[in-house]
Amino acid sequence: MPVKFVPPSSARAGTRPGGVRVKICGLTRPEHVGAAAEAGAVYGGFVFFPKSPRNVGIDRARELALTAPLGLAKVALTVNADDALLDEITARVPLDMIQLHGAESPERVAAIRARYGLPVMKAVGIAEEADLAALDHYAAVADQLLIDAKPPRDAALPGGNGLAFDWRLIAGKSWQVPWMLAGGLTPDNVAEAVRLTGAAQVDVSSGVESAPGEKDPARVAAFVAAARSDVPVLR
Ligand SMILES: O=C(O)c1ccccc1N[C@@H]1O[C@H](COP(=O)(O)O)[C@@H](O)[C@H]1O
Repeated sequence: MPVKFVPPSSARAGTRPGGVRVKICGLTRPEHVGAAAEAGAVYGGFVFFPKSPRNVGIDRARELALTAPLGLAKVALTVNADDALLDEITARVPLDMIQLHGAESPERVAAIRARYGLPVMKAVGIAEEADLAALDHYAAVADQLLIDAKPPRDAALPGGNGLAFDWRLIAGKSWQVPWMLAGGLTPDNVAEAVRLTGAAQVDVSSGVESAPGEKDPARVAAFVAAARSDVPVLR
């Protein structure tokens, strides 16, 4: 029986005593891991999806994960992965969380959570009001939700497309598990996204890159600073 993931109180309550918690996804080099940690991100994501320009093999992901300092939670992003692939990833890469970014059913999410004993974050694509119902279904089985833009029908990737959805669809809403906002976030729009949605956690990939798969340390730092810009300064 996996241990239920208990997030920090800031993520549970939607309050931000220490600032919004940031995930930088699609790290492909040790410098990216360093830049994310240095900027103050609390999660770093490794993509295991061959079609992505951010794909890392298991060997590279292991090397990257071993360079991550304490305080940067290591997240494996997979898309409709079978047990054989997940067995290999979890056996070789030190991880803190599994992110499911495909069409995994609630039953599959529950099975993965039980099999690996790691917290599981399920991504749900949103384009319109009707898509929100899925969040309730997955909140019953996942440790966290990742609320992303629904990819275009012909997209090669189910995420990492730099597309935002209408944030007003989730403004003021909450679920029974912590959630993270994603999709088209950049250093320029993340503060507004946080203000509008009340997100306590945000996730970014393409918005902090200089080219696909190339994280730009200056953009990473600017993103984290902007995400936390609504934290009141204590004098
Ligand atoms: O980043 C990728 O390459 C990727 C590939 C397959 C599934 C998901 C992927 N990224 C996730 O998508 C969101 C949104 O990305 P973006 O910021 O709009 O580029 C991101 O937070 C990743 O978790």
